[in-house]
Amino acid sequence: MESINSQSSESNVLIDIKGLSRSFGKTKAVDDVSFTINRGDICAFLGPNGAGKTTIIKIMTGLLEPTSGEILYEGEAYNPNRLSLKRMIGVVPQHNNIDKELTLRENLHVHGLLYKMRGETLKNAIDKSLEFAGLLEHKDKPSGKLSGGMKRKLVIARALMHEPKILFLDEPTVGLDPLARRNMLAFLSKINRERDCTIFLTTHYIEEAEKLAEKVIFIDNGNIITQGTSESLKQHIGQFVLDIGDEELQQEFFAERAQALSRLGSLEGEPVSIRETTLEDVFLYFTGTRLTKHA
Ligand SMILES: Nc1ncnc2c1ncn2[C@@H]1O[C@H](COP(=O)(O)OP(=O)(O)OP(=O)(O)O)[C@@H](O)[C@H]1O
Repeated sequence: MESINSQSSESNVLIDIKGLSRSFGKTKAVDDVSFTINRGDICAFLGPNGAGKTTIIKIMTGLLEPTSGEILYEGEAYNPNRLSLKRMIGVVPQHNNIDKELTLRENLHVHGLLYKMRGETLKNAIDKSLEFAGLLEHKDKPSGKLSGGMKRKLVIARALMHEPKILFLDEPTVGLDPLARRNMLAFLSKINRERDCTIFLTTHYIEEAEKLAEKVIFIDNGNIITQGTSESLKQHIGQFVLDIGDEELQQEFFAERAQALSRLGSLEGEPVSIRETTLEDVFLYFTGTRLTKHA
């Protein structure tokens, strides 16, 4: 596995994952995975269906035991039974696990009680979270009446109530229409900026990782393929690409546009086009398959 210029200084590391593995019978869902998440970053775990993303998020949030490996939160081993560590994290699972019969306020109330909030503190945390998510005006509606995008925001508002340092989101935009997806990405940026909250999300949408994340970690078949910033990953393989041929497309990568143009000039008679490298090209370069084909 390659780590490409991910620039994590020891003191800035919030979470340190070392040699994490998890098997289900003979299936190795996660196989010796190591990475760090820096304080304040948005970090995207990007990979096709079945790559191991949900398994890792479940292990990191204490819902699953790893077969082996270590997770350190601010240098301390993660123990889901310790309230102080549990308070550090907010979790948004892949499926909206809200009670549709309860109002928005009631859903958050139940969550607050679990985090030992009471009285005015609880009431204020509910109002603050709903307001931040733009849902305050709906607070007395049954949650089942919300749109898909609003239900997702409610789950996020609930996860933010106890002011976690890091928010985990498993495929936050799956099932949303394009407009709701765009709104969701803007909302996640706002959480990161205004709540000083580190974000770790899984996705199989390349453009989401590209738009949002400081650090992108590619995963396939339970292994980390490569990791780094979008820019460093693209620079590593070359910022410019020539697509050569039509049926059997071949790609050649170049650090400079001038080099790509010079090569293009030498390819007489072949269909060829020049463009900037994308994260999709990075996945293809390292795995030999397209991520969007899987998604
Ligand atoms: N509880 C389980 N029992 C058996 N196998 C499992 C279980 N959970 C996950 N797996 C297997 O582990 C592998 C990784 O699954 P995981 O759900 O972590 O992938 P994913 O990247 O999150 O995929 P998706 O995007 O489809 O959710 C898959 O082969 C899956 O079938």
